[in-house]
Order: sequence, then C-alpha cells, then structure tokens
Amino acid sequence: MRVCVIGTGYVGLVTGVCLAHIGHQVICVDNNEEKVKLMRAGQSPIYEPGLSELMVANMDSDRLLFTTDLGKGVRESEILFIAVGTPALEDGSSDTRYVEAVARSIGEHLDEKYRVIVNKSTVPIGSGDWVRMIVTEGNEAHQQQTGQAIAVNFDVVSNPEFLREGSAVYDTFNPDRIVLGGNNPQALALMRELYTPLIERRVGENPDLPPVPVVMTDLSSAEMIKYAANAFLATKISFINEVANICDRVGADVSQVAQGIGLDSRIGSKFLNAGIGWGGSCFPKDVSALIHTAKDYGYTTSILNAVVEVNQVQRLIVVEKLQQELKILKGKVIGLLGLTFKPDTDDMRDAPALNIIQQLNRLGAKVKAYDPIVSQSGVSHGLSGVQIESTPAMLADQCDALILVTEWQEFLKLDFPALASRMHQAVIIDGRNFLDKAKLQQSGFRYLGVGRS
Ligand SMILES: NC(=O)c1ccc[n+]([C@@H]2O[C@H](COP(=O)([O-])OP(=O)(O)OC[C@H]3O[C@@H](n4cnc5c(N)ncnc54)[C@H](O)[C@@H]3O)[C@@H](O)[C@H]2O)c1
Ligand SMILES: O=c1ccn([C@@H]2O[C@H](COP(=O)(O)OP(=O)(O)O[C@H]3O[C@H](CO)[C@@H](O)[C@H](O)[C@H]3O)[C@@H](O)[C@H]2O)c(=O)[nH]1
Repeated sequence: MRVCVIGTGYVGLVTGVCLAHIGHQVICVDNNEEKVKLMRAGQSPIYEPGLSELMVANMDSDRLLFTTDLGKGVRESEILFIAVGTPALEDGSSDTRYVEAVARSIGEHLDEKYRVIVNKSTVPIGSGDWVRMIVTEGNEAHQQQTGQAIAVNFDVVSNPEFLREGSAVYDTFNPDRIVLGGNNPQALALMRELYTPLIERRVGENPDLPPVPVVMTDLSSAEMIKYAANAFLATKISFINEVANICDRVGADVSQVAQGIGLDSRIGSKFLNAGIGWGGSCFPKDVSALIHTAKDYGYTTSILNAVVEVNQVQRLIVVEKLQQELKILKGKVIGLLGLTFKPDTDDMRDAPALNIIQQLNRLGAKVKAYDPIVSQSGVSHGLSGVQIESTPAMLADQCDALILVTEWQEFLKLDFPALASRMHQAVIIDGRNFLDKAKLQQSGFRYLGVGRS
C-alpha cells in the first residue's frame, strides 16, 4: 500500500521505517529541512536502537523516501499518517497547532481519490472530528483560491501509538494490540490490511504467539484508550513510589515488595520499579492533558492529581536523601550518572534529571554529569547548570556524591572501587534501585536506594 507519514520524530520515523519494512511504499514528510537532509543521507536524527540500519535497508530497497514536500506525499499515497508533536501548553492542555497545520495542508492537496487520514499523534478526545473539519476547511479554501471544484473523499481514523522510546522498533514489530477507531468500516478495513503482516506476526520475534489483537472502536474511544493507558501506567509507578516512601520509613525493601505483589496476575510485575519517578515526552503531558480534558467537563480527577503530585515530590527524593547524608549541599560537588529520562534514548524531554539539576543548583551545589549518549553527542540538549563530563572517571573526580539518574546497562559494569578512590566522599544515591547494593558497599560506597532502607 502507498503510505505517507507526516512528522519524522520518534513515532513518525519509526512508523515509516517499519511500514516500509513490511512491504509498503512509504513517503516520510517533515518540514524540518535539516532532518530531511540527514535522513536522505541515511542518518537517523534520533537515537533509537536498530532504527538507522532498518532505515538504510529500506531506502536501498526503494520502499522509503524522505521529503519536505507534503503535496507529493498526499498525492502519491492512499493512507496519510499525522505523526507530529502534541506538546503540553502552559495550562497542561495539549498543543494541537502542529496537527492543525498538517490537517489544513492535507486538505489543500487532496484530490478526488479516496484517502484515509490517520491520527497517530496523541490528540485530545474529539480530535478525530476536529481533524475532519480542518481538512475540509483547508480543502475549501484551496478550491476558492484556485476556482477548481473537487469532490474530496476521505475518512479519519484514530490509530494511537504505544511504542516506548529505546525499544521503539521492537515494540512496533511486536505490539500488544493495535487500536483502530473510526466511523467507516471501509477505512478500518484498509487499516487492518495495512497492518496484516504485523497482526499475523510475519515480522518480529514472537512468531508462535497468537495474532495481535485488533481493537476496533469509535473515534473518541480510541483517543481515550491512549490517554487511559498512559495514565494507568503513570499511576502504577506513582503507586509503587508511594509504597517505596513508606518502605523507607518502616524499614522494608520496595524491590521485594514489588516482586511479592507483582506475582499476583491481577497486578502484574511490570512498571513496579520505584525510583525518581516518571518523565519523558509522553507520560507528563498526556496525564496533564487528560486532567485538563476532565476539567473542561467539570470533573475533578482526584486520582490523577495525586499521581502527578507524588511524581513531583519523587523527582527530588534523591536530593532529600543527599541532604540527610551530606547535610549542607552548598559548595558540594554532585555527579549525575545518566541524564536522559530513560536508557537507550537521547530524549531529554521532561527528564527528572532537569528538576534534580535545578534543585541542586538552587541549594548551591556544583553539578556534573555523565550520560552515554549526551556526553558523546556534543549536543547541549538545552542543559544549563551542569558540567558534562566525557567519562565516568572524570565525573567521579572530586565528587562528594554520585546520583544514579538513568539506568544505562553500562553503569552495571563500572569500576566502582576506582570511582570511589577519585571522590571526596564515596556516597551514591541509586535513584533507580538499579545497582547491586552489596557490590557498591564492598567498593567502599555508602549506598542509598529508594525504598530500600
Ligand atoms: N515519543 C514517543 O515515544 C511517543 C509514543 C507514542 C505516541 N507519541 C505521540 O506521537 C506524536 C509525535 O511524537 P514524537 O515524540 O514522535 O514527536 P517529535 O517531536 O519527535 O517529532 C515530531 C516531528 O514532526 C515534525 N513536524 C512538525 N510540524 C510539521 C509539519 N507541519 N509538517 C511536517 N512535519 C512537521 C517535526 O519537525 C518533528 O520531526 C505526539 O503526539 C506524541 O504524543 C509519542
Ligand atoms: O517501573 C517503571 C517503569 C517506568 N518508569 C519511568 O516511566 C517513564 C516512562 O517510561 P516508559 O513507559 O518505558 O517510556 P516511554 O518511552 O515514555 O513510553 C511511554 O509513553 C509512550 C508515549 O505515549 C507510550 O507509547 C508507551 O506505551 C509508554 O510506555 C520513564 O521516566 C521511566 O523511567 C519508572 O519509573 N518505573
């Protein structure tokens, strides 16, 4: 099938590359010329394991091309994915201006051929009908300008994305479910056909599993599924973090507690890692957007408000632990192991590290950091108040404490005795309960986790 993906960020690029890989003809459109230039040269503008190789292979097979020309993408494709960003506005609601701009442009380029316009971006409930309206407006304006009368024919489908950064390619090939929301069975049938190789598990690592469940819904239910999924996962993390804070006080170990409750199949063991809380480009903005939507309808989201509140406190729990340990932070040197909001990504959007740096700066500490991706990339990522070091050893030099912020696998293999010998005081706060406490203690560290007293 002929597909156009508009927006080549974490979702759009991965979606475009993976759809090409399962045999579709894909045009990826982005209005960022630098990005398009990079991708045309076979380089991925984002760090995502396995993505670059797959991208180049599909470009070489002539199934994937990149352009800034949205008109070309619309004219030459039957399925048009909108995959642009929907960041949070000041008031917590979703900023849909990029979706609006794309929907309007699609309208300007439509002809008589039938198209399915797919909302892949996470958009507020009700956006399906709104996108239809904007596309129609764009088309009518174009017709007025050109004097051409075109009978356009299209449907809007909601197809929310559930991939995780850091395992985006794997998740796309091995989804837990595919959600398709829409009003016209013809559009939903085309979408099902598009995903058939994935549904039948012809790609991916679990060929023996039953077919991927396809959940067909109306537009707004599909939109709500996306928000509800992220809000539930964020709730699960805030819940275990609250339990961790109680564990710290009563002397229990949250890792053991998580194992004990996670084995109950009604609870499940995933997303029960306590630590410095959830961040990233999705959970914070999506939970806020859902709270905002509820407010628009006069409903107060008591649970979700608490989920956010717990998370705000949780992000700074490592600084509190540091204060208990070192007392005065003014004039102390603190080293952060990791900066990105999770491992295997270069994404710094709403990373807990940003709050930790700000708070340490406020308390007068000098902050240094080492991150496997950020240190290598030489890109500032808009970071201020932190000195980026290029090796863990340089990070440890003269530090009064280390804080593990991101659980990069390579941190498990660090030479901790060597790091301890370079520090002023060998204190480590494990913000992800990731390191081996006994090993750290043997290496001469005073070790503190979260809820692992
Ligand atoms: N990042 C994730 O893990 C993830 C997962 C699921 C869903 N989502 C949702 O998917 C959407 C995209 O997220 P992302 O993280 O990929 O965003 P992103 O910021 O990484 O990428 C967005 C891309 O859209 C491009 N763009 C903006 N306006 C454009 C226009 N008018 N024409 C063409 N291109 C345009 C930008 O240049 C950028 O490359 C969001 O709604 C997000 O909530 C993201
Ligand atoms: O047990 C856990 C699991 C995660 N996290 C944190 O939660 C955040 C989000 O992690 P994760 O969900 O793995 O990453 P994302 O790439 O943000 O993916 C989420 O957000 C995406 C965007 O909507 C969705 O598509 C995915 O399904 C959803 O998992 C990160 O800060 C993690 O450190 C924890 O603190 N404890």
